[in-house]
Amino acid sequence: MIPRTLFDADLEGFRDSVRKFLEQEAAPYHEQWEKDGQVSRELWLKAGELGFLCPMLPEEYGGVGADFRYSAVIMEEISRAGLSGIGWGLHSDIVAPYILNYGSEEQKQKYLPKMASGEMITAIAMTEPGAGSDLQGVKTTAIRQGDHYILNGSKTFITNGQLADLVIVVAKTDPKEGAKGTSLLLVETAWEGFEKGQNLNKVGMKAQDTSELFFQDVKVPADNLLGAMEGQGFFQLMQELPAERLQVALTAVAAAEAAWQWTLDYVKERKAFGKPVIAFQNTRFKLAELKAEITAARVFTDRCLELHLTKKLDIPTAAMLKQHTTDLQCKVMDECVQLHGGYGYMWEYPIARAWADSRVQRIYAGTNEIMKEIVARSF
Ligand SMILES: CC(C)(COP(=O)(O)OP(=O)(O)OC[C@H]1O[C@@H](n2cnc3c(N)ncnc32)[C@H](O)[C@@H]1OP(=O)(O)O)[C@@H](O)C(=O)NCCC(=O)NCCSC(=O)C1=CCCCC1
Repeated sequence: MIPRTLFDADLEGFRDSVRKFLEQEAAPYHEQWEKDGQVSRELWLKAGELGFLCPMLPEEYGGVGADFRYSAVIMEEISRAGLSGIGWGLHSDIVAPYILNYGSEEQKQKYLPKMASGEMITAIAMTEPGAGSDLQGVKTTAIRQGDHYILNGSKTFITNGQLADLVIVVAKTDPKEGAKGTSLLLVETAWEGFEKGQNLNKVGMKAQDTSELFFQDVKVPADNLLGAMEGQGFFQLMQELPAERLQVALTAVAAAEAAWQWTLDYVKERKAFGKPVIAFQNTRFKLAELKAEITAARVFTDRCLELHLTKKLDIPTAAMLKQHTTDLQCKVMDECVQLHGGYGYMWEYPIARAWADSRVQRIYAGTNEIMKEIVARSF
């Protein structure tokens, strides 16, 4: 098999500690969290204590200055264990970089240490009931009045939306403009006029809170604009979305690898017509084919991770990666459910949950159709 040369002994040691933590502190409670529709805040605080939240932040902001490979390990282990409800990846590696890269010193001091400790849980709100893929089409407005913005509008499908204390909201500071009228604002959920809607009942990722959000005349201090001036939001999003798409790819490949392994273990045990299911050529060939495809996706993903570490991952390549790995993840899940037979469709089997969890990967972080559009525009 092809060694993952980006991951040295230190990182594999770190992987062991993340894995143990998840086995002890998350796996036993996951079923309850699925019923609750969210994970406990206690888990966030424990993770924060161990440096598993926002590890890439510099020490002065509560992190340990780790490179993105440490984040990759955390995301992969959550995905591998089927604990997709845990929204640390979004918080640590999507939201925190916006504040680190575009925030003022005051914003960084105020929010980042609390994010690293788990005291403050975060989300980013792009999608609206009437605008998902078309980011320029958001209708939420943030109109400047003196030293505040007045925020009005609504968002939907917001990961961590119930638990969040702080949300980066995509809004139009100039509603007449598209990209150039779009800004990002740091909005605390406790502020008056900020309302959390229902926790949405999804097909999979049941332990992850995904929410509607409503803003009615929320007074956001002008200092909470992200970036030096208005109208930078669309460009900030375009700069940061490739990293989000790499993150999705890392989770897709880790989930596919885990599903493949569970299926191998299952077909060795399960008997049909007097012999283990692995003895049938269909099973052997199917697993061999999937192994080849997962290995190719792993090599592609690790190469993109390597490019990202040196800030060389370009937008079309990240889009290609996201589309390819999440399509593959769904294919692997479907084939693995089939090899499990009827048991594969039972919720108590991890493969059934993994199959349900996989489907949204082709939809969020930019649909796979948008990914192909981004790639095609680069020809
Ligand atoms: C790619 C996209 C579809 C682009 O659209 P359009 O065709 O409207 O925009 P277009 O005409 O390409 O551009 C507008 C202006 O902008 C400039 N520019 C573009 N990129 C850049 C850039 N990189 N740097 C500087 N300028 C840029 C462009 O030149 C143009 O300027 P101009 O008007 O000509 O003066 C974009 O909207 C997108 O990507 N959607 C997916 C959203 C999406 O991904 N959500 C996901 C939400 S869900 C989510 O994120 C979560 C998932 C999982 C975990 C939880 C969160």
